[in-house]
Amino acid sequence: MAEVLDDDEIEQNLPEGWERDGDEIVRTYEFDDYLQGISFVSDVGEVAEEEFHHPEIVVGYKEVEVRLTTHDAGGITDLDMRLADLFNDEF
Ligand SMILES: C[C@H](O)[C@H](O)[C@H]1CNC2=NC(N)=NC(=O)C2=N1
Repeated sequence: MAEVLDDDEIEQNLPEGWERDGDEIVRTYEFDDYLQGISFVSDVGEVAEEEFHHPEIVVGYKEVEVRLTTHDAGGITDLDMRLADLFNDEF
């Protein structure tokens, strides 16, 4: 099982555009309209399912918040950092 990272490891490995919020890393994406955000959620879901690591996704008007933590480990792990990096490559 992936190990929970300590504060320094999290700070040193946080992918660009992502912030730490407690036991999660989070990034908010902005869109020109609501349906673009909805389409983005589907794209995120595809990648998450391929990687079998799933974010919490909060859909707002013209923005989507993506939150990552590793539930099995009870905190932020390399699995979260890796998926955040992958999202940065994909979107
Ligand atoms: C059995 C367990 O739910 C699975 O191994 C996967 C599914 N997707 C997951 N997603 C996230 N974010 N954390 C997990 O620990 C996790 N576990």
